Amino acid sequence: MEDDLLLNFASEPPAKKQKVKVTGGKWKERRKSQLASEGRGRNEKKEKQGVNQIKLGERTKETATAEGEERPHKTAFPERRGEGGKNNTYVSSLFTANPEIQDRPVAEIDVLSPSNAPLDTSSFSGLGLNDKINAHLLSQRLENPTKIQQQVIPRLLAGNNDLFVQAQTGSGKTLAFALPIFQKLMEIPDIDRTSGLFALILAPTRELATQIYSVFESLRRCHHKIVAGNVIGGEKKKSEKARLRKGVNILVATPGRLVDHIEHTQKLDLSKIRYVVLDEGDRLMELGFEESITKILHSISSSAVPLHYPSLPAKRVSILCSATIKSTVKKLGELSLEEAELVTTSEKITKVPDQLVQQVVVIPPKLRFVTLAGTLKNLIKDQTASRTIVFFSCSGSVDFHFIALTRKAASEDTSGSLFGSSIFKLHGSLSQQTRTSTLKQFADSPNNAILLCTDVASRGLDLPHINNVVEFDPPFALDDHLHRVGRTARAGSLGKSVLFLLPGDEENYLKIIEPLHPSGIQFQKYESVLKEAFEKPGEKGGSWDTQATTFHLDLERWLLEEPRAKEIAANGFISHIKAYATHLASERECFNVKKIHLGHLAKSFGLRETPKKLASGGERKKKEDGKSKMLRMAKMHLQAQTDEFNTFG
Ligand SMILES: Nc1ncnc2c1ncn2[C@@H]1O[C@H](COP(=O)(O)OP(=O)(O)OP(=O)(O)O)[C@@H](O)[C@H]1O
Repeated sequence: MEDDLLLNFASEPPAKKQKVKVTGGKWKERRKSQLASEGRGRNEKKEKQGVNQIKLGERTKETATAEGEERPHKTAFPERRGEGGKNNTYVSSLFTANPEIQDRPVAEIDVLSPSNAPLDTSSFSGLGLNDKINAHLLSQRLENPTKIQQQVIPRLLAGNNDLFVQAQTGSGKTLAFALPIFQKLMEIPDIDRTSGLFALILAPTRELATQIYSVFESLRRCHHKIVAGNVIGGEKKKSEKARLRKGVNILVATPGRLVDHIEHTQKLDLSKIRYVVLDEGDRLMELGFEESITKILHSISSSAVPLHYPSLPAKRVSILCSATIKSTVKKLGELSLEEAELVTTSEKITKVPDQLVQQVVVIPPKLRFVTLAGTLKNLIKDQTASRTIVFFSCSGSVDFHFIALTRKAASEDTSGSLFGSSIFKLHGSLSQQTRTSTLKQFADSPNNAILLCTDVASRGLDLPHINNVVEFDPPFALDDHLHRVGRTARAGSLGKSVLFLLPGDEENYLKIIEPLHPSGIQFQKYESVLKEAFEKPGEKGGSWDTQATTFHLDLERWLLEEPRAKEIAANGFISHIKAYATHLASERECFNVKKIHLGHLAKSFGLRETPKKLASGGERKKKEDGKSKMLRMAKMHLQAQTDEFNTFG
């Protein structure tokens, strides 16, 4: 019986209660549905909110029309009525019963000129950097500084003030602090690894710490006796200890792991530290590192000894970097900075770079998977070595979409192929070694490459030449949107970002992100995406919906044949719902888990089971129904999400 799979579709609240004739099924169910349709009974509240509930497969003529059943696509794979039988499975058609989508103009937008590009009017040598560093920068084809570099480099070379550096994503903050610090250390006579630890850089994630470390490593070409090291957790502590024992002049660390070493590695001497950089300040606070940072700063202050190197400041200089301004960052500033100078490029820092092209596609839940595949296909069309990052809400969903797109269920692989491109996955539940090697493979891939990931990759990671970002799941906070799309359009280069939204409430999110996009937002119809991706050459005007449906049904069939894959799909679906419920209360008007059509969403995970069956793991439970269980589990997700990020430090 298909009693569990209900169709929720938003509609205007009826002026007058409509009489809907309900037929079929047990009398109790008929009675319940009849009462609901008249605004009585347990479903009354939903009805008042404009949500009608009608049994699937038992719709009246009026409701069928309201749901757009008269669309031309319905014949390719009609819904098989009655399949939601004893085993609670149901095969529904992709293109029927989808909610209406608000019509919007799809015109091109005027993209402004780059806002985070290097300045042609200034050169690195004019900022006071020495010849060796200038020659190194030229060898890296870095000729002109960006605005933030132009402001920060001279200040750190000449002054001893703490700095609060706020600049757009991709504006070159890393070199802004790395170059002057390195030059200052170059001026220490006879410096080598035994001279002492002079600079500490704290980063929120292992990936970012590794990336900053590699910037210092490459600067060693200017002075090979200056040694940089990193302690980031996730690898053997023993080898980190050995590194610290041998001595490093610059240390890049995640806060949690550094505290561990402060407590357990006797050889770690913080007494000579004169530069402390807190990179991605907002993320450091979000991930709960306040206590660790307080401990670290206290250890440095309490052990400080006077130094006799004229090039170094007499007291510690702290630099706090952030691409967003938040109360938590201000708090970190109070904790770490003294009479700091605010260095900022413009009032635009909380906007995306001007040259970014932002597209939005509103997609009915059933069509999300197939539209993702279509979008990726379109983005890499005519490209040879493009880079695309796709953001998901949780690792379960990354795992599912990775196997669904690569059809690799059994292996533990993190790489595969899609439409002739390389495709990778990355999330916090993978080992550090796997994460590092996956990022490297993605960056070094000779052909088009796609990375499916959680927000692990959204902060500070500078992956080379990212052409496109796809937000398959909307971000959990507005800052996350800035950071995700900030992986492209870096240092003046062009970039495109595509945001997927569900019809209805999620469309309200546009109002929230619009102020962040100086060049405006370009709308795309999901039908155009699918048409471009799936229309067979020479068969214009009708084949694309059949092709798209076949593509999706192939997934459903594959899941039926591969129990392991199906398990991953079910887990991905449940994790996604749990993650969805953690959207901020202030954004509830856009992301309300109670309004999600679970059955349609399950379809996009290739699942034919009803949500109730998925949530109950196939067992009948008397006390708690599937939806309540899923919502209960949703509450537990916050904890799980924190756990994912806690693996960093
Ligand atoms: N002056 C420059 N000219 C050209 N490219 C530059 C310049 N400075 C930095 N870059 C490049 O720009 C990219 C972004 O730099 P970086 O990672 O430091 O940005 P960011 O401001 O820290 O961004 P986010 O806030 O997103 O972490 C890097 O690939 C870097 O090599």
